[in-house]
Amino acid sequence: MKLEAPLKQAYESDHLTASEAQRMAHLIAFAPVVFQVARLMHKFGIFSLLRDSDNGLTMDKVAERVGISRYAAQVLLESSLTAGTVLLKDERFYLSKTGWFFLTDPMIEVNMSFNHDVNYLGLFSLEEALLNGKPEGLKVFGDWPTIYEGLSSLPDQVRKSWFGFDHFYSDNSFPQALEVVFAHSPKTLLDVGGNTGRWSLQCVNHSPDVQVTIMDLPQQIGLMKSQTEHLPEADRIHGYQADLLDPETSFPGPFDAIWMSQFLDCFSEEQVFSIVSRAGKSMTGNTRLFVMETFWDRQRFETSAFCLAQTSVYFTAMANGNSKMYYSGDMMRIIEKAGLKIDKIHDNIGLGHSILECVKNEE
Ligand SMILES: C[S@@+](CC[C@H](N)C(=O)[O-])C[C@H]1O[C@@H](n2cnc3c(N)ncnc32)[C@H](O)[C@@H]1O
Repeated sequence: MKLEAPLKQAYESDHLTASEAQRMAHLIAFAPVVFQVARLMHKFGIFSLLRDSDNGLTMDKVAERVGISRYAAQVLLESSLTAGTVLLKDERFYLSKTGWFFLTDPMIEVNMSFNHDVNYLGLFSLEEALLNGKPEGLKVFGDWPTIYEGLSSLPDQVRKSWFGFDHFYSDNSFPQALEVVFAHSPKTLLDVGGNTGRWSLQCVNHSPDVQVTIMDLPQQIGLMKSQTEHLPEADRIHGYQADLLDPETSFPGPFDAIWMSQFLDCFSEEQVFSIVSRAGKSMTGNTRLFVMETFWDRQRFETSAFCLAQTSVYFTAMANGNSKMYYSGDMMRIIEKAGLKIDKIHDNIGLGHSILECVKNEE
């Protein structure tokens, strides 16, 4: 794997002093505790209370204002103090810079809810998932082969956090992605793994004459229909039920554009090869395939690479046991092996997506 700046500088050597490294190791050893405490400091409103208090608050005042016991406030505040989300001076607690991000960076809230509601319990089975290549943690919610069959039946809060996570990242990329895709004025577009139809709706609103077909599992086509059918433009959105894990499932078409957003990361390398090969068979010389993914190695910020590489573990333990947030070189190699050519790469889309714009390789 080859890395470019800034990840090359971040990851090729050790930047910590020995004591910083030891502290980091301890932080990791206690990560579930630090995570749950920060989540509750936020949920109970202690972070926002401290932000809004010019002169900080005593422990008793925090307990009183939040309506928890002094014991509960003390446990939370002492854990937070030593973890670095709050500060203590002259008997009064203040919000630290790290604590401030819990209130101001919406990505942290989305990631925390996803980790708490979707991943936390199932991660206990990560070891079996890695050894068996199956999403062993998914058993905490139901008996499906992958999370996608179960999406529509997950407990409400889990489903809310799953969709919150999925939509947060893709929604932020749609405005720029529309420019990329509609630069070619497609009249027909296949949205593969189109889920609840958010991208398809953007497409029909953006272009008055595009017809969009969403290809997804039957459960998601049902969800999509219930979420879009009352909208006036939805008559140009069509559903096509298909299980793309079945190698006999061929692509409908041809279409002018095929769109796969946050879709191929749901599959192993072998499955991606099979799906892209079948997409290629449906393509003509005029079809463009757009693959939008968050590649961890193409991030502008090291923190984004960190978040993405950790998200891979959700795929292992919860989603399917065999996919990940891809290293871009792996994805490009598979796409080219499947008979397509990567015509352009559009980086820095939204919060860290790249779009691989592909055509049939007719050489
Ligand atoms: C992570 S979501 C991406 C949703 C949307 N494209 C976006 O960018 O937000 C993956 C989508 O792929 C669909 N999917 C997963 N496995 C599938 C399969 N075997 N066949 C068809 N669709 C599948 C899921 O139902 C889901 O809608």
